[in-house]
Amino acid sequence: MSDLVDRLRSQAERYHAAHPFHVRMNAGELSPEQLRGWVANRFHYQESIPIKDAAILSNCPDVTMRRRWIRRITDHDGHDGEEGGIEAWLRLGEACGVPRGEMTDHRHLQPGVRFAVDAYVTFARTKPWVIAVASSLTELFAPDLMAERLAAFEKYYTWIDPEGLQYFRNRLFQAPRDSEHALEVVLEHCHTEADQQSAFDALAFKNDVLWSMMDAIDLAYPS
Ligand SMILES: O=C(O)c1cc(C(=O)O)c2c(n1)C(=O)C(=O)c1cc(C(=O)O)[nH]c1-2
Repeated sequence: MSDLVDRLRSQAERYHAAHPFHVRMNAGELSPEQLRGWVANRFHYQESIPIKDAAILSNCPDVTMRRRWIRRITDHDGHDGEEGGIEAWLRLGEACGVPRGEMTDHRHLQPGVRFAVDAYVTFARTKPWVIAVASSLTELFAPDLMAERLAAFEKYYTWIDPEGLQYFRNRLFQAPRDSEHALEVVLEHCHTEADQQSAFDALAFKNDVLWSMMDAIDLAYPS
């Protein structure tokens, strides 16, 4: 079974952390306009994640799984006076100089980013729920990127109010917790070679989603 974990983890090489736009971001080489373009486009991902997670819940007959998975939705949407990730992302955008209305009205949203994000939501709606869970496993690779990004923002992009970086700080503990649960689910349910291959393919698909988003952003805001 740990073979499956190794196979899944091997896809770290294709994670969007290696995308040239992220490499330039973390080296402090992006202009304010490029960072603003990235943050405005990524908002569509942030606002779609809870819809994707609700789609997974709607396909899942396992109450134990639903009780844990639902946390992902409230983490992003917020609850009972607690702001969630979507609000934190809007604050990040504002700290970078993008008014929140320009994120929510999608005026900066590139077609390629829209198509990639919407393909992820459709995948979660239409695939078996365990396979949709497997597609979230890029979060296994996210904490390293998040830590690097946080350090880069604090070091190079000092024109951004550090208060705006709370989103990344939250993901540092949310992503490992979430990916641990997703991995448990995949290991519990994917026993046959065919199921394990489907889980692997789902993760490859998700890497493609993330990479395509970065390609579209890179093209729209060239160096
Ligand atoms: O900034 C990033 O690089 C990054 C990557 C990922 C990811 O690897 O899917 C997520 C996030 N951020 C993120 O903020 C987030 O809420 C999130 C949810 C999910 C998911 O697939 O359910 N991935 C990610």
